[in-house]
Amino acid sequence: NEELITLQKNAKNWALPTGDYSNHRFSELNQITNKNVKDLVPVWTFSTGVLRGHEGNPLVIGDVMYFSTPFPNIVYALDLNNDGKILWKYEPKQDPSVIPVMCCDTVTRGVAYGDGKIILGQADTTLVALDAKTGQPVWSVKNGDPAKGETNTSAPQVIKDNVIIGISGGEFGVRGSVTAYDLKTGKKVWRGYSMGPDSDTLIDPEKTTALGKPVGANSGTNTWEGDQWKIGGGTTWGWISYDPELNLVYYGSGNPSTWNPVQRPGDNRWSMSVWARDADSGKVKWIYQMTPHDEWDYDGINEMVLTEQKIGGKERKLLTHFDRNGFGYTLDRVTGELLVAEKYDPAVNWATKVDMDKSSKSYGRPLVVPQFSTAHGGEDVNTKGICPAALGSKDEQPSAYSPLTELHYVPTNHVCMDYEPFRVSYTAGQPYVGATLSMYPPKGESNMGNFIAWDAKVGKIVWSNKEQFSVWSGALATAGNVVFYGTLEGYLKAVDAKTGEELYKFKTPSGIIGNVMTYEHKGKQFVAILSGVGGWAGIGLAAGLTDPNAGLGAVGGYAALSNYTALGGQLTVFALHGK
Ligand SMILES: O=C(O)c1cc(C(=O)O)c2c(n1)C(=O)C(=O)c1cc(C(=O)O)[nH]c1-2
Ligand SMILES: [Ca+2]
Repeated sequence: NEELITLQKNAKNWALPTGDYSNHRFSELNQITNKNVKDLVPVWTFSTGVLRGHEGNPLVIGDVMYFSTPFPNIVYALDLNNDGKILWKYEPKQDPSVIPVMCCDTVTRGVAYGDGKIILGQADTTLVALDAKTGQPVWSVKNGDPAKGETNTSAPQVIKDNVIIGISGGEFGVRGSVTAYDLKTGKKVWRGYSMGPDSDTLIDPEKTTALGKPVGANSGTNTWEGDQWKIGGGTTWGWISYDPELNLVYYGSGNPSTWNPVQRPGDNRWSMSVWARDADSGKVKWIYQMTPHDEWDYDGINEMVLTEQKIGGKERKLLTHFDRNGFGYTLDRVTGELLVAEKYDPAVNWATKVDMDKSSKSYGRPLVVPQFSTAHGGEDVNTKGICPAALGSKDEQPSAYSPLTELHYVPTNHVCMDYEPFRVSYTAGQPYVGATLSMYPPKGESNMGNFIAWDAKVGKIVWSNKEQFSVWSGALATAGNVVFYGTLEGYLKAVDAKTGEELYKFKTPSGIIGNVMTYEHKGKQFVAILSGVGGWAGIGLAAGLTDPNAGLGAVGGYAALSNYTALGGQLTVFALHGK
């Protein structure tokens, strides 16, 4: 099935949740440029009728735009010939008891397209394929069980004849996995687990490698104590990348469960890792663990950006990943060899660096500062001043990459935390968190976010723009040398790709945690963004919490968001004035 390879090459469309398989979020369209972007105006808008956090971005295929809302996960098909007239609407029936099982708001990161179908991953883990013309369900399968803490927020990715989908629930003791279903029928093709053997798949754990070295006869259960790996997290709720030449699928696994590190000694493989699996068989090619024995909730699920750039005079197939732990990693995506690991937020203090000495026992591992080790502190001890906070220097909000500038454009958080682990016992479907957090901007600073340009070949920040709040929106880079992103206050912003200079802003009706996308229709370039504040940063607002420090994930500094924005989903579509 080459359909999507062809569709993603035509810049008029936005055919994949990730824009393209490389996760560049770069568009060849160049009608809107750094010279004329100041003339951008909203041309039509659409209210989604749903509150809480609107993540993800619409797809555009031909004359139709498709997107999904947060719970109840309504899918809209809008007519681009008619300013977004509704062609069809699909509203799944879901038990609302799934809502409290979602850790970080009722978000969804969008739908996928393939073979004339729109694929939706519902919050309750039902994966449903809709006829793209009519919105009628063609098939549906259950990928997990909310009664066991399993939910879904991520966007599926269609690769060849399969739909690939991850799972959420790292805060509920879920055993993370990625599953491929047949695009035509919904039949399960393979499943690969993050913890323990891939028993119901074709994977040969003998062949599993880490840092290019064989791991041995088991795939990592020996880095856990007893059976803890069975409720060990490592969920897979991020963006999925694919290299058609290598036929490898790339994604990340999240935090080990529980957040209390004292309860799970060992490296906790393969939580917090980058994965490369064969797209057809699911077989593991290589794994690299960023944060062995996590003590801070630095989920490793952020997007894998696939580029071809020169390192040391040699053109290489690279994978760049901005991890929650604050390091920007560049690996060789053929072998998993680690090439660069540098801090992309100057505030990062929990580790001094990643050991790059190949002859060292700790090669590839972060060198942890004992003062900021929450396991070292122990249970019921509040370890203070750790940077970044559990939200990470970046969370799920995807970066963009321009092959023209060879720069990555990264929405970041600039937030620190106090972390107090406590003992917790496991009950299926109940939170299995085991730590209390409070989060705040770094000492002496007031901005909680930066939007940066990053050179992944050397691991350096090229420019950085301050934002009052975390930048929780996905970025877009274009051939017009413009970079777009949204802010939690609700601004859509355009900046110059080379210098970062702000060229345009427009305040949309609610805070932005969606990803900016662009498409062409009838010879005209459009830019579209979903507003609707929420997600982890906006959960206090989204869930109506009155105490900004209450509950899982409420963030002190974000209480001020309610001075800028209220809830409510809206799509805003922009074009050049008078064009
Ligand atoms: O471990 C998990 O399974 C899991 C799932 C999710 C999710 O599905 O949204 C988030 C997290 N963890 C998480 O740690 C986190 O910071 C987070 C932020 C958000 C968001 O959408 O704003 N989701 C999640
Ligand atoms: Ca998590």
